[in-house]
Amino acid sequence: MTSDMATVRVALRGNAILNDPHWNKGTAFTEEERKQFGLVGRLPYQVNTLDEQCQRAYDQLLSRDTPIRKNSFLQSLKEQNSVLFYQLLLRHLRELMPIIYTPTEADAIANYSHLFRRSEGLYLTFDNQNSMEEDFLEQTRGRDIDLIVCSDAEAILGIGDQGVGGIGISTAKSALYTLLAGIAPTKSLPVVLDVGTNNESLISDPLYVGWRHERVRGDAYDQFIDKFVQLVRKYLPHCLLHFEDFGVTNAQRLLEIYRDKHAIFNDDVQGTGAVTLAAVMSAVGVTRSTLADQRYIIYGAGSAGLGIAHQLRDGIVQIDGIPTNKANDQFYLIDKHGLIKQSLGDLIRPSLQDFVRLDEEWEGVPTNQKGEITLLEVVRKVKPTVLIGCSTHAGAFTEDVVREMAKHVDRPIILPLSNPSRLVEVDPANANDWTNGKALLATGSPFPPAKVPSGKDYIIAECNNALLYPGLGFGAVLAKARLLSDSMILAGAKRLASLSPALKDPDDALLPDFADAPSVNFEIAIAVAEQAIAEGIANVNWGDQEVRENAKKMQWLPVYGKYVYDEDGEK
Ligand SMILES: NC(=O)C1=CN([C@@H]2O[C@H](COP(=O)(O)OP(=O)(O)OC[C@H]3O[C@@H](n4cnc5c(N)ncnc54)[C@H](O)[C@@H]3O)[C@@H](O)[C@H]2O)C=CC1
Ligand SMILES: CC(=O)C(=O)O
Ligand SMILES: [Mg+2]
Repeated sequence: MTSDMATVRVALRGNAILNDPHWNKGTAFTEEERKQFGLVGRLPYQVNTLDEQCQRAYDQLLSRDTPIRKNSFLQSLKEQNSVLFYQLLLRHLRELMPIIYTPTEADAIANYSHLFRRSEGLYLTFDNQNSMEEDFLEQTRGRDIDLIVCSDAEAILGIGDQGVGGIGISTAKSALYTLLAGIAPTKSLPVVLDVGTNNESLISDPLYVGWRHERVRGDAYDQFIDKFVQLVRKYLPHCLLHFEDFGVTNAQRLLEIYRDKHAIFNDDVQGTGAVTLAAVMSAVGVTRSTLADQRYIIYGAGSAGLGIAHQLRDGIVQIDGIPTNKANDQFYLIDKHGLIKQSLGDLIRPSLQDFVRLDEEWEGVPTNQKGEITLLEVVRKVKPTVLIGCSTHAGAFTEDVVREMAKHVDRPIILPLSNPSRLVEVDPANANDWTNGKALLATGSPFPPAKVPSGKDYIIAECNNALLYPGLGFGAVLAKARLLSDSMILAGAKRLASLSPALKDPDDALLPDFADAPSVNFEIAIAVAEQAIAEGIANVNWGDQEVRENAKKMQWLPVYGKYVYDEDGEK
């Protein structure tokens, strides 16, 4: 239901309405509705409130003893009754986010072929590309779709290539758009682009439900993706196209190809960059310094690492007024082959060129046996103030590394962002202990608070793009933006930083709690829509007050409307 709760005329009856999660109310259908919709004999006598249904569903959920079983239960609930699913999640947001998102969703995706029950969205398979247009229209014709989340599943969370299971990240990210920003579930479409998989364990699994073929690369891949993007542009020209968990060789490249033509967004690159900028803005507020004052090490120069470097660099340029080349100089990127410096030659992806260090700067610095400059050596030489991990290398920020960093900076800013939790570069409790409670910390997945020497709890902020992308996307949809510009993203990041608890109390978390994510994302959406309007790339022309009012009106809320039967009504 949107916030103005008018009576809805519905054309479905009997099992058809009970089996449609969008319309189904289960035991909450009123007596009058039961009569009109042919449900009297299809339901037990008692009429329940949504409160009672939430209580029952929550009790059932608690009886599932592992996170993955809870995830399966919620998946079924979502397929039965959207309002109940989202209402239950809203009531227990902090507790249930890790079940429907990182870390548990990673396990659900890895086991997709074994947990499969029913269709969750649009499956576009390379082998079926001749019927792509028909398959696309089958699910989109006549629907008012504002948002598509698509993945080719090459780099799912931190667990790599998951083939067709990647539909799970598209559905999880779509669900968060609904939960945290109020995009109606019927207005978004999760898509998996199944171009094969190089994951041997999937290929050899007799129950694997995807296309059993090695990953398609090169021109054939590009043409397949292009066919899909052109269908979106042709049939859904106003729809925001969100790219999730593409591999590092495609993420930034596809963004560059399409971002001037359509409103597209790569969450791993841009969303992660923006939420990390907000976390660092908050941290430099605590240390009473500026973005430009920092020396940054980014460990893991993939999609997230590159997005973070770009976003922080652009933050320094735009917020602190430093020239781009000078800002670039404050970054040290490390990947599988150690520090990214000139002599790595072809091992350096072209998109990293801005951040390649000069060899001469590193003469005389010890290397490992392979001639690489390790994280510890970079920390020794650079004396970083900010250390960010997005490498999937669990435990990479060793005690030596963290203690070395803390020798040279009073409040080290350490953000181990890899997901799921088991891949974190350092357990924040350890980073806290090794720095005597001085580190300013945020992680990609949820972690319990750390104890600082005073005995107080230090809340570990969750620096996850989900704290921001739902608002960013909703803002773009609200403004009917033709493109998603860098300035819109920066506006969202700045608004998020302005809501940081550490701004009021430097001992508090660097970012708002996920329990507040709906109101936080609402504010981000407003900032993004206002920026789109100011830039002239919106298709609405509202003043600030109207933006807020229209955002409220457009938001879908998980509450039941009143239905009357009408054979010409909605389906
Ligand atoms: N907190 C958040 O919001 C987000 C977190 N992430 C997490 O960041 C991690 C990376 O994700 P993506 O950038 O999408 O993957 P990616 O595959 O594009 O990048 C990973 C990079 O780390 C490098 N790497 C791997 N092992 C390494 C090692 N031992 N030392 C140094 N570098 C190494 C790889 O060569 C690659 O360039 C994942 O765990 C992912 O879940 C990603 C997006 C958002
Ligand atoms: C959070 C996210 O987008 C990732 O880990 O890939
Ligand atoms: Mg991702």
